[in-house]
Amino acid sequence: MNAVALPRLAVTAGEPAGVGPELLIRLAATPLAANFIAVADRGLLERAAARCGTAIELIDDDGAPLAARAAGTLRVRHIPLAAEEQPGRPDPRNAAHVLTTLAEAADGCMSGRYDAVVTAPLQKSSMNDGLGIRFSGHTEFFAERSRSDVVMMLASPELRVALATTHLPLAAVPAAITADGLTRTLRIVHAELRDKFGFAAPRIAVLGLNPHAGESGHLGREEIDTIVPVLEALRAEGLHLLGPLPADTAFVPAQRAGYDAVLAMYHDQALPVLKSEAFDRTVNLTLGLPFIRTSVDHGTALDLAGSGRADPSSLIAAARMALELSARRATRG
Ligand SMILES: NC(=O)c1ccc[n+]([C@@H]2O[C@H](COP(=O)([O-])OP(=O)(O)OC[C@H]3O[C@@H](n4cnc5c(N)ncnc54)[C@H](O)[C@@H]3O)[C@@H](O)[C@H]2O)c1
Ligand SMILES: N[C@H](C(=O)O)[C@H](O)COP(=O)(O)O
Repeated sequence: MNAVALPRLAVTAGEPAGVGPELLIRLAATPLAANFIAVADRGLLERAAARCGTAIELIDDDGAPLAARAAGTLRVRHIPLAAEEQPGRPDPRNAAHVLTTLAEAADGCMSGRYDAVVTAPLQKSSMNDGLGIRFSGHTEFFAERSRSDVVMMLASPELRVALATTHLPLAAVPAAITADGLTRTLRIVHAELRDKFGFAAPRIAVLGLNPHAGESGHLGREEIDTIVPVLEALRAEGLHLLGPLPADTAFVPAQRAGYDAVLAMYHDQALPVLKSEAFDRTVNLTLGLPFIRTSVDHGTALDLAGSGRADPSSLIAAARMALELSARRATRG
């Protein structure tokens, strides 16, 4: 009888000067039942392992199925750096390298070479400086690469939060909340809560944009003009939607019992709630992609890079979630 092959998870190292490379080494040291393929520079990983004092065996990935992986071993798809990393000091010359790792991981997922991608954090400022084009984040890059409508969700075991808008200046948020965009976002969140998380009839709490959800129009009209009409139209289709709720009280325990996920209007409306209560357990995932993508809930932590002190918990949680989602997809066929 053939042994069952382990899921092939592409793991990108993110910003070479950040904590990503050392977190990959810490991930590989776990006994998780996955064939991790680091899409990264081999020398970068060797140096990261040396800095954390962790033994690692790097093996060039030949695409062969693997029935078991020994902790401390890691397959590598070598993508060369442009310049050797200096921990804590991102070098924009490496931005194209980082972009190539993301493209390889996304294309590999879409062609079936990988079962999922797990990403370590990148430095958005360095990507913008080095590429000379606007680069907002992994979420937007993977959406464009796969020509998909996507939604950013951060999920801890206790709370799931999706975002109506992602990486844009606060001043641009109100204009970015449109009936069309909200409708597409809510349809994706609803479908993915069912398909990825197994909720037969997901309940989604939608936050208002303004204080007190607009106070009947006295503190802003986005709720009346845009959010409420979208909710009413989608309720008529059978979606279970609450709100628009005032954001300041939407996360208190009594409210949480009434929903399976929250849709927040902008990045910092809800992510501080998650990150302050579950920084080590939260996973960032992209809904709506034709492949599974999970990530850490933190950034490059340049102040810790190279010290070996960065906490790998969120990357490990992201890998676990990618494995669970791959298994669920395999069961659904
Ligand atoms: N998934 C991603 O690619 C991702 C996510 C968030 C932020 N970022 C980017 O990271 C860069 C830095 O962002 P920032 O400074 O706002 O946030 P950050 O998460 O890098 O750092 C904020 C604080 O949290 C600490 N921290 C972060 N990760 C940690 C870990 N694993 N263990 C222990 N402590 C940790 C840092 O030391 C710092 O004190 C920015 O360019 C941002 O855009 C990328
Ligand atoms: N919004 C994310 C967070 O705060 O954790 C983060 O910036 C990462 O985004 P991407 O996965 O799109 O890079």
